[in-house]
Amino acid sequence: MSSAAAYHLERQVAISAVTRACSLTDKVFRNLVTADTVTKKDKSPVTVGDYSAQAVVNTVIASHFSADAIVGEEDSKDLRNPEAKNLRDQIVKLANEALASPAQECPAVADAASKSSEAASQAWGTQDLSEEALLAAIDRGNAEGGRSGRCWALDPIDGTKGFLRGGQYAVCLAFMVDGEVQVGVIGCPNLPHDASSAKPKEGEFGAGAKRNDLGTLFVAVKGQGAFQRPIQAESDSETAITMNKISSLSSASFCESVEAGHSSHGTNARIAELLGITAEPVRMDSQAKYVSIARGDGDVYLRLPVGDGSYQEKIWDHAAGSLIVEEAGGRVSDIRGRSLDFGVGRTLKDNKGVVAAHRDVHDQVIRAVGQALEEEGRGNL
Ligand SMILES: Nc1ncnc2c1ncn2[C@@H]1O[C@H](COP(=O)(O)O)[C@@H](OP(=O)(O)O)[C@H]1O
Ligand SMILES: [Mg+2]
Ligand SMILES: [Mg+2]
Ligand SMILES: [Mg+2]
Repeated sequence: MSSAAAYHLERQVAISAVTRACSLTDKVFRNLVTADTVTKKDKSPVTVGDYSAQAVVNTVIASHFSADAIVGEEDSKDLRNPEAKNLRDQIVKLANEALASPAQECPAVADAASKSSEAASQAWGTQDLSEEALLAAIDRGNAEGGRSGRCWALDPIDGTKGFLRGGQYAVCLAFMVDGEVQVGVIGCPNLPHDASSAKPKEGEFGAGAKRNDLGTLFVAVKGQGAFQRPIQAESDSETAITMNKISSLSSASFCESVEAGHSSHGTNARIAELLGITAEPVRMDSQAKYVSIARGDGDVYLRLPVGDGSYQEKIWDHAAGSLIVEEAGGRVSDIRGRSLDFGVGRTLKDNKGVVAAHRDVHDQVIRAVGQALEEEGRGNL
């Protein structure tokens, strides 16, 4: 890709930020998520990981684009309680380590910082950031989103339940202009580079892959295609990814959330039946579902609302993943086939659920979704 390509710098800054955050979350996972914390249902490792990763990503974004708005999942409110001192100390240590790491800053990022005195003076520099500076960085994510201007959407750890289980989770960052997603970057520290090298076991694409095959980064810019590469790798190792072309949906496979509370497994199963899909669903946490279908590990992602459908999906749960799927040949919509509208605030309040499939078969999937909802008496969702 030439350096003149649209949003080249945003793409590189997003990759740099997500790469740093992934090393951090991977470290948190290996050091803090123990069998003990999982059985005690102690969520603190997740919290440390979420907050520190948001502090790191927001710091990297702000050092290059100080005026940009950021819609991030987390905020510092609970962290400011006196009892959270230990948590704050861990965040300060982890975030500063991640920001100080010599992770190769890609040439475009380094170049921009050296040419622009503004960028250089905004950079976080070599000094450790104070506790207050990091809490403020987390709160840069408090933007309301909306239809106008430049805005980032960040999920510092998507799939917190998967993170705790040692399953899939993702660091997800999207860049939007006037409510349209232009850049999407997703780091999946537990996803193999090549799912086919590790046959699906335990209901996951690529489960059983070797540790050193894990860690994949996905990136898309609108109109420029979708790519993947190992997380810790040079940019020239990027390869283009595309969705499978599907001749008949009966041979397709679909994926859904592990959590039945996040999408209706029963409705998803009926939709699959209506489409003649016989393969068992593949259950995965996080936006790893989007990137898995984008590279052809699976074909359809169904996220049917549970109950009365009053839950509003959050923009950071879908912005990056939906662009990656669309740039790989897919279409992403809500259950009625309406495009996801990322320009109405922090949530997708004008949409219900999510359906992603190759653009050639998406309409067919939407018809089955409509029929399944009618049968359940939820045709008015
Ligand atoms: N009732 C609900 N319906 C749909 N999504 C929900 C939900 N409650 C929480 N979520 C979202 O589901 C995300 C995880 O998605 P998935 O089930 O695909 O792994 C969570 O992201 P976090 O893990 O970042 O909090 C959270 O934002
Ligand atoms: Mg999330
Ligand atoms: Mg999250
Ligand atoms: Mg959450």
